[in-house]
Amino acid sequence: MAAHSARPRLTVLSGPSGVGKSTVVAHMRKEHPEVWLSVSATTRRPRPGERDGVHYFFVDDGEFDKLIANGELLEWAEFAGNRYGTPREAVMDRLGVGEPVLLEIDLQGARQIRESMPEAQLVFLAPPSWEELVRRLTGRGTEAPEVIERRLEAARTELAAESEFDTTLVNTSVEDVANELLALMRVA
Ligand SMILES: Nc1nc2c(ncn2[C@@H]2O[C@H](COP(=O)(O)OP(=O)(O)O)[C@@H](O)[C@H]2O)c(=O)[nH]1
Ligand SMILES: Nc1ncnc2c1ncn2[C@@H]1O[C@H](COP(=O)(O)OP(=O)(O)O)[C@@H](O)[C@H]1O
Repeated sequence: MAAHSARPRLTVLSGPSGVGKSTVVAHMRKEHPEVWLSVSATTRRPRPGERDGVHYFFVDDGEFDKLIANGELLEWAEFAGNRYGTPREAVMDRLGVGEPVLLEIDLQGARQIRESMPEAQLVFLAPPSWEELVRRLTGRGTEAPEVIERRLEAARTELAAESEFDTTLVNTSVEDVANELLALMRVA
């Protein structure tokens, strides 16, 4: 099989909080519901409108500890005071049947996937500028000012790690980025 027609097994999408990861993924999946997005477990509280089992599996600290202890997470990390992890079994099942799998996870998680699954492709979503990132994160209106500060602090570290990724996409237009991501995943 020619290299260019090989379907990447697993795609990781990372980028600073507020850059537009969820927006891009939602747009992409509206057109291509066959792209399977892993639902992570998190100890973060749900935002208004977020549903358990759809956006995240919302768990308490004890339940998260158990997921780790039982080896049920493919990777996990602490981000801005909460823990997040990818349930292993569902991802492995999808990869097993050859479906395109997408993980939307932070930099620490992306690094763990690079170690454990070197065939994965790592995509970094970057903002058009720092000012625009601040505007988006603030404008979303879902976090208190101190939480925004914490996320912006993490964003500096994440932006500095861009070169660790295979590809960077700049989120100027949601539609363009969604199409670029689909092309990278060989879906469209
Ligand atoms: N390592 C890891 N990071 C995750 C996982 N799920 C979500 N994240 C990341 O955790 C960070 C915070 O997510 P969230 O609280 O939903 O905020 P948002 O990305 O700003 O909407 C983001 O960088 C997510 O990509 C996961 O399962 N593992
Ligand atoms: N290309 C874009 N242009 C303008 N605003 C955007 C763009 N992409 C996302 N946004 C807005 O930025 C905010 C953060 O987007 P979101 O998808 O929640 O980011 P993330 O999942 O990376 O934290 C939202 O209010 C969203 O509507």
